[in-house]
Amino acid sequence: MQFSILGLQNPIPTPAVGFPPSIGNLSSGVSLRHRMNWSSPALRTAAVMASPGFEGHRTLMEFVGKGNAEVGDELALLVSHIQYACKRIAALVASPFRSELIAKAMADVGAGPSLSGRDAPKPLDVVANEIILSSVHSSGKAAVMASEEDDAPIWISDDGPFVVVTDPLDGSRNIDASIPTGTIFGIYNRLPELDHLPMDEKAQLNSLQCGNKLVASGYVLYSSATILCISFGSGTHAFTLDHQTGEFVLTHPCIQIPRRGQIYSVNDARYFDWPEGLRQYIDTVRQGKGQFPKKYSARYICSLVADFHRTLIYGGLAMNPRDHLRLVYEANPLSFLVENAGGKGSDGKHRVLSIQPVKLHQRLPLFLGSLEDINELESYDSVQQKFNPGYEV
Ligand SMILES: O=P(O)(O)OC[C@H]1O[C@](O)(COP(=O)(O)O)[C@@H](O)[C@@H]1O
Repeated sequence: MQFSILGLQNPIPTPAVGFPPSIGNLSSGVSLRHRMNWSSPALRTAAVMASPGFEGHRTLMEFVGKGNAEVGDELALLVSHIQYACKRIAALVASPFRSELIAKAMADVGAGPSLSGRDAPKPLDVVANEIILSSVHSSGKAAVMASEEDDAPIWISDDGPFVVVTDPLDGSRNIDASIPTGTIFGIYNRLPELDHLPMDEKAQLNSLQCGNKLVASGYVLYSSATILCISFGSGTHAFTLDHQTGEFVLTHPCIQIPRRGQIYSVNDARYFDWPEGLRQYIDTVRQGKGQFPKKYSARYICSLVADFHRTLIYGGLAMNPRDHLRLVYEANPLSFLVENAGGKGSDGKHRVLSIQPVKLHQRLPLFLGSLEDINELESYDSVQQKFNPGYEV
């Protein structure tokens, strides 16, 4: 028997006859499904959650809560505030009233873009930044937050044990076409040896930690589903937002990126500006003449979190060979996630997590993906695009 919601057949798994087992007997031989009011979302969810196969689903808060020695109470609290901020951003990017909400929020914070061109902060980025900052602040667990949207890191509290780095809303220039966007974040320990320094200095130096010092990193993808993917240093796990309960539910525990993929992801309109090595690599794999004898396919959304998420799940490479993406806010957190899933993050020559940042907004060529694909790419002489004409789109 199938049931339908909004005309879709079986949008959630149909429970077995006699389901749910604990209350099935009440129906004296008649399947309870026939007697339940399936138009009630709460009932449907409760029934499905109680069905075999759903018992193991843990929420993010259960995952980071007591019993997860790797996380600890203070980090769990910080993560709970960040995930709440991301739910607010998810609601904002999907809202039909987005423009009005943003206009109001911009008026409230008194913000006005001071830059022009591609790098100018867009109102949505500014609002997303405010949302993250306010949650990080109210967690009471952050000493400093450095954001791609701010010129300098913001010192929050001398007592905060953690440092947060973030790109609050990547890909937002595509938002009007409803293309997926994402939030990226990384968390470091505050460095107590810097406590004696003036505020600006310790804010800066705490935020310039090498990626191999990350204690956690994650992203939230705002797409057909809202997915929060996180690592605390042993495994990468993804949680899907259940809009009925408002909880992130563990759907992809211990993600392992395939050792090889068959997809490369790059803006290949830039082909003629690429160095010879990168052109050769792409020409080789798209013809199926690389180490893996299959013809690779191209996928490019032009939204880093979405391109990265697909790569994590299907394997292959997501890359931007020019000095465009930022080491602190994007490359390090995503490299931490891909390494913890068995993949690799590279600037074409070096492991990203071993690069010592010297500037907060430092940019680099970025290659993320399956171990064997990135190794093969690195074997080509020159894959970093040094010539970087200011592209308009
Ligand atoms: O123009 P390119 O080189 O394809 O760069 C696209 C990349 O830039 C981004 O839009 C980020 O750039 P911004 O920080 O300027 O928004 C990514 O989401 C995307 O992967």
